[in-house]
Amino acid sequence: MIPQKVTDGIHSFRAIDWDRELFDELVPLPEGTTYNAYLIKGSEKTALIDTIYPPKTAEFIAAIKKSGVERIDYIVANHAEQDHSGSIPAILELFPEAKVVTNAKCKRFIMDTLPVDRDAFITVGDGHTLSLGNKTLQFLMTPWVHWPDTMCTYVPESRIAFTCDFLGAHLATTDLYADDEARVETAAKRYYAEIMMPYRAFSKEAVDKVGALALDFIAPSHGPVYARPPFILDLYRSWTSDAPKPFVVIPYVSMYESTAQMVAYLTDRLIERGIGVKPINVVDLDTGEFAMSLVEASTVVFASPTVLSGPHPGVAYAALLANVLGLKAKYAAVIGSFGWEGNLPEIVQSMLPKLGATFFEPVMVKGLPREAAFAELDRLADDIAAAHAAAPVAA
Ligand SMILES: Cc1cc2nc3c(=O)[nH]c(=O)nc-3n(C[C@H](O)[C@H](O)[C@H](O)COP(=O)(O)O)c2cc1C
Repeated sequence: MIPQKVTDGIHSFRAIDWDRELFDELVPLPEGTTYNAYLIKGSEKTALIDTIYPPKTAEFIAAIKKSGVERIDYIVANHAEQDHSGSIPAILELFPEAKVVTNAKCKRFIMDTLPVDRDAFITVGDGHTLSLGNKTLQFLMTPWVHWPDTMCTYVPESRIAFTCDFLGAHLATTDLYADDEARVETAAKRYYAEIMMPYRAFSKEAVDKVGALALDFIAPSHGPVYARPPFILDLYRSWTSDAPKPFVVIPYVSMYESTAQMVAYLTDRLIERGIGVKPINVVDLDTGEFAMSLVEASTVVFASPTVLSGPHPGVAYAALLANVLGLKAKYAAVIGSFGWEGNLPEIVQSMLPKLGATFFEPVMVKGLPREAAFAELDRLADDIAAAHAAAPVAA
């Protein structure tokens, strides 16, 4: 780990995790990740913004020692999750005079999960400030991006906001800054979809709050630093907006090709009607790819054979995710094949109480699809096209 200068008096300490493949035992990391802490040297006091992931603590402590920092007065904890707070006990051991600066909720979570004493904390609220001499720490409460405790720290003199998980990206790279914007956009969108989208309304509020600051830099705790803040703020404004785009995602699986034939047919009919489609085979589902495809989708079509009186478990998992990911999709449908019972649509719909979408007439077929089923799929494609034409979906 090499400290890198972000701007005058501010250095990043980033552990680059090239090998990590799964986050929270749930989220695939095709490009690894970084855990970023930042050291701010003021004329009178020194502050550390967040710490890093416990397995990287030895590397972090060695880099801090090597950097020659003699004193840390404040450890700002923007969020209690252990990938950012996990090294606080080790830093306190090294600098026992340091105080952990955070909000009341984050303090509670840290005390619940880490050996940090109640007396070690300074509790702050929205708009509170702490002087480092020639630099000021200003705290902004941004709850639910993505836990109830999340906050950001702003240094007005340096025009930099430390946003912790918010606006971050899982991307292992030696680039300090997000210069490769196309690559960072994909990683940041995947990250948003998996982590922030379930709390879309809160992300929208936090974008307004951070976006109102005078900024030269946004420094998240995963991925590179944004030296062009409008890049990530504008992406978040688009992702968090209420208007979906006319795009259909079809999570599907098929054991004997009946459902697969229906998906292929519907995909072609939607293409003919000028509608973008993404069929996603849910066997070995990449949850990140699935979530990312849903960020702006207007319509989700669940396509499954009937298995043990319900959807195939792969489609059931996709429905579980679609139910909790905070989609802006306005329309949904269920299609599929069965052997002896055709009530799959009601079962799948009952698994999606939070989706808030209008369901089109389903298409269920006994065994292989034939002419009548294809005619029904034509009708579904027409329904989707008509709904897109009539409803407020962004072009
Ligand atoms: C393991 C298994 C379980 C099944 N369970 C049911 C069921 O509970 N109810 C039903 O109507 N059909 C059931 N079927 C029949 C399938 O739904 C039917 O064969 C369907 O056409 C398969 O669609 P596919 O070709 O897209 O896989 C089952 C089939 C398999 C292989």
